[in-house]
Amino acid sequence: MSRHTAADYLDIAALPALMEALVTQGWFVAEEFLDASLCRTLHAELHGLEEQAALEVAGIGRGQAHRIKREVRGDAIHWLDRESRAQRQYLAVMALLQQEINRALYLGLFEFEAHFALYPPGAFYKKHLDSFRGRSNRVVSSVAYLNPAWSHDHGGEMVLFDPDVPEREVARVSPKLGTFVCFLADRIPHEVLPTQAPRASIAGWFRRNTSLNGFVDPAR
Ligand SMILES: O=C(O)CCC(=O)C(=O)O
Ligand SMILES: [Fe+2]
Repeated sequence: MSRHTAADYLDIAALPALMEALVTQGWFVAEEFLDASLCRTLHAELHGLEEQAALEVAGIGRGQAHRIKREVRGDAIHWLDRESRAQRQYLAVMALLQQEINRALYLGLFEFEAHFALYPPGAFYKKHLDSFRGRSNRVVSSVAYLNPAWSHDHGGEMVLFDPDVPEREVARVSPKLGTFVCFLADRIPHEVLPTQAPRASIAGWFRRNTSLNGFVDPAR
């Protein structure tokens, strides 16, 4: 029996600001948004997966177009598959967020997929969009950071850019434990600057079903 519900693991009071920010600027960032002890458990789990060699080198492109490109991204990933209590809790929190976003913004999100990501020292992810307008079913991107002690010298910030002026930086986010970012996947260019320390996160996407005319849009 669990005494906690999903609503206990995120900052419910910040949700109106999240909705407002998604609508007006297309992105939202908040520190201490996610429950610290859940984030610590997920952090330990990610390092356990690394020790068991259960991480795979991340690629770019989905389905048939999937390629490994170290000059573009250098993280190693593991898809969340509900294999632990902490993963199930995280997915329950994101299911709640999906429901709230649908209620406030009518985005018709119907599914969430997410992976752990570990960037070893020296790794980065070059500036990109997570989906291309009309081509993908990834509507809202999310990133949860899991690093308990992050110092400025470690670098590894995520930089968000203006959708209308893609050279213009609008936010720079340190990957500190509990910090949460979400943004419109086909609007907001972003990058991960080179990290000096192992950098742990969960990247996830709220999806809409766009499988039309027999064309199946692969989830990953
Ligand atoms: O870890 C981050 O800050 C962002 C990762 C990212 O952009 C991605 O996985 O698509
Ligand atoms: Fe991304």
